[in-house]
Amino acid sequence: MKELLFRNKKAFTRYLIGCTILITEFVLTNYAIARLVGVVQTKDLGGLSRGLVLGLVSYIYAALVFILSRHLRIGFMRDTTLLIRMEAFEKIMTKTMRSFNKKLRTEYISNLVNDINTFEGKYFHALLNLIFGFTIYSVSILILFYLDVTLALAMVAVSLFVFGVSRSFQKKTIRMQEEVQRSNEKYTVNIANTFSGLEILKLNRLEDRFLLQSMKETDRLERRKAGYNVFTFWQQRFSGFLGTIISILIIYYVIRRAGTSYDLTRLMFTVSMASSTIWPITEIMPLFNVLKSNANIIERILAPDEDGQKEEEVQDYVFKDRIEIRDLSFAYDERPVLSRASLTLEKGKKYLLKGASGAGKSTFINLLSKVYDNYEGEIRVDGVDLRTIREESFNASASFIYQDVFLFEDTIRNNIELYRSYPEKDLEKAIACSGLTSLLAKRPLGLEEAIEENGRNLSGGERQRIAIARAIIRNPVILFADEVTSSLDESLGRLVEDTILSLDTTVIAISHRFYRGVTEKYDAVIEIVNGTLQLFTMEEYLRGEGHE
Ligand SMILES: Nc1ncnc2c1ncn2[C@@H]1O[C@H](COP(=O)(O)OP(=O)(O)OP(=O)(O)O)[C@@H](O)[C@H]1O
Repeated sequence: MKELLFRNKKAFTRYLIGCTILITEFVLTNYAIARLVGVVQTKDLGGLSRGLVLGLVSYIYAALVFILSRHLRIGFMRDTTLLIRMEAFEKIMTKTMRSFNKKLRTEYISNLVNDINTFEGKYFHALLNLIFGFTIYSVSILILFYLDVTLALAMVAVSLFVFGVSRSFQKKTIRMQEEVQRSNEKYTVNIANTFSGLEILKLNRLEDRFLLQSMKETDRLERRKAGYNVFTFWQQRFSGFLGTIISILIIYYVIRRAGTSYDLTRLMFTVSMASSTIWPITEIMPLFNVLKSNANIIERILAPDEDGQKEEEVQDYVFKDRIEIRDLSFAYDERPVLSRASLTLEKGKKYLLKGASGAGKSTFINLLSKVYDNYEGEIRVDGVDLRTIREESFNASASFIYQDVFLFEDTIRNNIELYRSYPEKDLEKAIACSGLTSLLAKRPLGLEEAIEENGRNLSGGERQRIAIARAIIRNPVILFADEVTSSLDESLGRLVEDTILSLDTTVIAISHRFYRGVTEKYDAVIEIVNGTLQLFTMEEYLRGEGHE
């Protein structure tokens, strides 16, 4: 956090000046009041008019200083929050997929929206008050040492005591703020899930049930927030109570001294300076806990990835001959999916991946594509341990086609090329191979036609074809396809599967469809049975030697 605050030193200095400049009007106003009160003792009318002029000047000065202070502070607050937003976003975008998949998408959204908004609202308010409070405290203590050394020493002792009391609340404040953050995440996940399934909920008249669930989640969140606010409020009230007792003791002490050597102006000024040391230590100390708990959340969001690019990931993905899988075992928590599975994949061959629902087909693809690396056994690409291959290099060599297609709000061209430029003939080939030619012919702007948010102006099959063109144009070394033809009609499905099978690349495809005359072109079938990988030639599989 400190590093972020100090990054733009000039802006931070302006911010500090903005926070501390208020002290001048604070001292001037207190002195003006003390002068006016002093007139009661001296009964000097000239002194009264000078005191009134001083009061008026300090009033105007206070207004001007306040405007200047805001002006100096506001830019820094805006820039720092913007920097945090950008860094948090960049951090998410540059995560490896392995690390990204550790949290739900909506949890990241909650971090970017809820947590940074909370930080913006609370952190700078606490920081301003802390800096201002600390300045008031320092200046008041210095003046107090000049006015009354004994009182000044007593105030230093009291501040250390209150600081100790306040510190004892810190752990709980931080824990409560973390609970609010987790509740915010849960709430966002809940809302996102409800919205994405709203159609199904309405069709089945389940809205009320989910509404109730969302309300419970909202209630829990609001309770946690209220708990946190009440706890910090009571910290301040408790400190305030200590402050009142100390104030009474100060007044008692000063009145006793008044009889001896103090005039009324000095007495008044001593009381106000001593009180000015109480306010920062009693009211402001609890804000230190608020500051710390909010900074902790942001530090965690911006912390370097523990599971990012690993040191051992040093090799490029070069697949020239074979991928060897030996004794591969993988489990989600305690639930095994693969156990001591072995297989060799040859470059350029087309593999059809089969197995009952839940057998582990998607998991197997995730293991081959570095999404999970907490497996036992070995996956070696031309003898190189897959774990030592850089994710970036792997991503540059592999293409994926999933059932769920992600499209940008941009032209069809940019959705296929993903903002890279390819030779026109490669683009034409990808369009023809993916069966997009007829779609483009129907659109007046062709490739330059705009796609709306996540392709809602396209049919499921059209979206799928764009995803296929996107995968083909990259000319991948290895292509993973998961139920690519599931949303296409028979003739288009045949065309797409035939195209994939004619590509000069290694293909590993999950498909439940059987297109006579096309599916037979796969070189082999991998079947996952009871956690093992069984390899069949197409002839063997068709003879019924596989399990399906
Ligand atoms: N992220 C996960 N956490 C825990 N368990 C998971 C996770 N993903 C999958 N599983 C479980 O692992 C097993 C294999 O899942 P996987 O998705 O690989 O199967 P699949 O063969 O692709 O299934 P389908 O054909 O139905 O898509 C299933 O029992 C599934 O419930």
